[in-house]
Amino acid sequence: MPISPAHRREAPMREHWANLALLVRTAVRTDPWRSLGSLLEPLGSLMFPLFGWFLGLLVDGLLTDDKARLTTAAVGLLATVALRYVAAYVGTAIRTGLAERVGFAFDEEIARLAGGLPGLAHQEHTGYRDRLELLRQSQGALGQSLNHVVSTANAVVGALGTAVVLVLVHPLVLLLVVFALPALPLAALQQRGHARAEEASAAPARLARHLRGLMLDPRAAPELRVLGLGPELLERLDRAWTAARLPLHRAQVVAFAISAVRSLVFAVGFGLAVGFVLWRAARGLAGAGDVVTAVVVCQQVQNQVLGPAYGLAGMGRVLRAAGRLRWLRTHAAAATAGLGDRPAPDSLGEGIELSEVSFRYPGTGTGTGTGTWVLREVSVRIRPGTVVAVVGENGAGKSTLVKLLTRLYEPTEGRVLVAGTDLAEVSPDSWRRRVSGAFQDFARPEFAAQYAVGLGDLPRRDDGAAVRSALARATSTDLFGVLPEGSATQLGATWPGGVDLSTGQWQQLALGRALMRPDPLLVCFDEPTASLDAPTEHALFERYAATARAGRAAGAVTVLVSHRFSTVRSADLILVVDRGRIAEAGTHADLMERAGLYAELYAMQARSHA
Ligand SMILES: Nc1ncnc2c1ncn2[C@@H]1O[C@H](COP(=O)(O)OP(=O)(O)OP(=O)(O)O)[C@@H](O)[C@H]1O
Repeated sequence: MPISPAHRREAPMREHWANLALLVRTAVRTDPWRSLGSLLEPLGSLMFPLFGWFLGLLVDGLLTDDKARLTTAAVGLLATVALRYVAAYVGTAIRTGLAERVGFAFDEEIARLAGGLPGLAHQEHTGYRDRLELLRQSQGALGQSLNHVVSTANAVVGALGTAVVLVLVHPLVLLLVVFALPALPLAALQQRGHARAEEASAAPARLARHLRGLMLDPRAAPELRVLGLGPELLERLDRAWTAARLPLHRAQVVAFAISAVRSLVFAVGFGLAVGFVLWRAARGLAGAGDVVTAVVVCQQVQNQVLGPAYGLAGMGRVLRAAGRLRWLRTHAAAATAGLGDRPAPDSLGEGIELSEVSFRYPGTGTGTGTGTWVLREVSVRIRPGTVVAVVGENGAGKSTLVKLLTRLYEPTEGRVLVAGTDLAEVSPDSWRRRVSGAFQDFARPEFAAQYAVGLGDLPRRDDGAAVRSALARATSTDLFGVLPEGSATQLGATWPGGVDLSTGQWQQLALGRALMRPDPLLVCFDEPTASLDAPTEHALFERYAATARAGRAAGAVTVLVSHRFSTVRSADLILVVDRGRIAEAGTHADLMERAGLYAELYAMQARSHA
């Protein structure tokens, strides 16, 4: 699936508005009252210029001994100061509460969208991972989103108020704005530089996080220590952080230089504006109050023009983050569109058929060279109720075959047919409800042990009998029996009263999960027993295959990937995968008689175990 989102083709202005609308809509939907309350805050910004104007009035009142002016000015000054602080206090309280709620709403949506993507194809795109990383980093910024919108509104309202007061002093003083205007393109320049730096640092930052995670991962610790990999990883981590920091550091230096130029230009304008009002006062054309107002309010021009500029720069970051969220929405919609919406068949009918299936992992090139094909023209028919074993050397394509059957990927060419229906036409969710599996890499959910197994069939997750039965089929040891609080034991040593399990025990729970579904059509075991010894694995599959055969009428196909021929030999159908092709297929007896690759591999393993 192409990674480029449709909205990237939008005109930049339209995109900004769409991003802004997304932020406001989310904030209003999340907390309408706080969103409304935060819009009152810009009124507080009007108090700055009004304060300057009342100050001028006060000076004039004092000089002319005008009691009415003095009273108005004193009340005005008190009111503007009081309102300014109230608005700031209330505004801060509202912003904080709103930011938390909106941030959580965005976090939830990102997790839902990313977690809900069907299959694994999207994870192959470095573009996807980098964008998701940027999105993850900008989650805080998204939480602050409405704050930025309000800040920018504050700045704009304040700027308009300042402009009005300057016109009251003298319309020409408004020309000071011209000296502050370069701030706008300069801020945009800073913003663009920052955006480029963010993009450039995403990949090395992700690498650095991965390395840090690896170095702190207790499961990797023994291997890293025995192999003495610490210094090597540390050096790589250092390089990755430097590569991630460098573009941001450069952007900061450039931003500092731009700010210096901006301030210098404004300082010249400020001098000219105040000088002009003083010149008028010296000629009796303006009062002392005008001079005071000009000095106070002209200072604000810098803030009032830079405020919106900074606001826009901040908004740029927020809008980019919102843009990434829109990208994820578009991506999630595209990933689920056209995936088929037919329900999975009730039974396997004539079975599962792979018809001329070829596959290469997304992003591994489109050349015709054989290098990129992981599976090539695989055709095989599997009758319902069959226990299929898939064997072959490392990297032959066995796991990939399982991933296509479980629909974690779509075939690049060819079709997978289930009861005569192309799997591509079936809704992935519906198919997965009838599929179960345990894999080389398995989850270690740190819940109560009962729940960690019950996850395999959510509707029956609290059904103790179902969970015990699944676990009993998965392992001959009484795993719950050895846990301090039985099935209620909290897993994971970092939780209060929690216990950690050995890799083999975690794997047994994963197998239990795989056996929870009451009526699967397909059950895949992709070397889920690597941590079990050969006899235990053999006994487990003998038991499992016997149950599968006994229930053959139900018709589920069982696929087992294993390197252990002692386990494999009892399968109804053995598929020998060799460099992406099915080299041989048949029962153990057929394949031994054929004296081909299977017989060779079998003899090799038998010799090594003799
Ligand atoms: N996510 C991926 N992206 C790109 N290539 C991949 C990916 N996963 C596997 N491959 C490649 O596909 C080929 C087949 O891998 P696969 O995992 O299917 O082999 P396998 O037969 O299961 O091997 P093993 O016995 O070692 O588990 C390998 O060359 C591997 O490098």
